[in-house]
Amino acid sequence: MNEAETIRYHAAHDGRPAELDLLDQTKLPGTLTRLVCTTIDQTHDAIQRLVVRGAPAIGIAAAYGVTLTPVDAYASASLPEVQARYRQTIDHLATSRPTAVNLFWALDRMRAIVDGFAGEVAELREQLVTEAIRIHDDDRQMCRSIGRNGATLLAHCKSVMTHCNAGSLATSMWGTALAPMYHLHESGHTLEVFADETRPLLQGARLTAWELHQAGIPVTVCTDSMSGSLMRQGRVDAVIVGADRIAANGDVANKIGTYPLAVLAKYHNIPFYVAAPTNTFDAELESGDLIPIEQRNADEVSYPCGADSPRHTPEGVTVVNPAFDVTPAELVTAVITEKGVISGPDTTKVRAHLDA
Ligand SMILES: CSC[C@H]1O[C@H](OP(=O)(O)O)[C@H](O)[C@@H]1O
Repeated sequence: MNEAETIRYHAAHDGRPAELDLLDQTKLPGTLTRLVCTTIDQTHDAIQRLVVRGAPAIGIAAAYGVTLTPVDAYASASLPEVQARYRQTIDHLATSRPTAVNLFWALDRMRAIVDGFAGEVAELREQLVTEAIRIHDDDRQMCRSIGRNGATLLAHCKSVMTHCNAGSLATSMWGTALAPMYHLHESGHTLEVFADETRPLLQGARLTAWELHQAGIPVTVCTDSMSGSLMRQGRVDAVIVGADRIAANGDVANKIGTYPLAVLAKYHNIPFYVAAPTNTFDAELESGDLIPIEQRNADEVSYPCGADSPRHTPEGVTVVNPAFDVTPAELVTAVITEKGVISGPDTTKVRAHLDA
């Protein structure tokens, strides 16, 4: 088993509790260490601290987190009492982060198992474990398909730019935005990748650069402020990023800094692609203006190297730290999903794609 596998799960057995075993992404690239969660609160904290992160990955982790509900203490409880306990867990995990719709999509799948269950109490947890494993396996297939579908769009490129991390570390494996790079690399066409460092948490410099380098794909880290100049110098053939939530009209919420990248790509007439599974679409939201944007602790900006490092902003000065921004659909050349490609996304095309 790959020691760098983002998410592992060990079901309860022989009196040992179930374990959600996470690669601790807050420690990368310097240290490869894992964090094992056996409780709901540990899972909630791991998602909130970005130990596990990335829209699909936090959905998978939350699904496994539901199975950590301590129902053994309810051995004599009735089915309705146990179902209520699982619903409490689902509601609590739903408060861990607000923007990535995959979290709520995965929790809704787990809730459907709880609500639809009518057997023996002891069997409910087994059905929840099965559903969480299915969510994990489904994501592997979706990422593989996104890689195949995205490769057709990048096949003519020599170099691409990406932002944040939408690779294996953000999903079950392969990723969304990075999946086409892995697919092309496997078929002998290795792209040169510019990885935006992605302030303030540096997912690009710390995570994308790490996983692509491990895979033997040439990657160059650039600061977010370098992107425009690299495009102007003709060194970027395409931009491809992930997504945390896509509204019905094709507006895309993704890591902060994605919107200015899309504006720069438009100005330089460079294709701007978004790669995401269809469970990243929120068809209930008419536009991206309605997507909830996570506001994170200002200390992540003031102390970019951690709380014990020198402060980078003067005491008393206001600091803002929205974790995501929204890119209007008109700046998106195409959205790549496991089902295919939506070129020039708009409400009609998005709904047709989702319904196909
Ligand atoms: C494949 S989804 C990855 C998506 O999630 C990241 O956000 P975070 O690191 O805060 O979880 C970023 O927006 C990526 O594009």
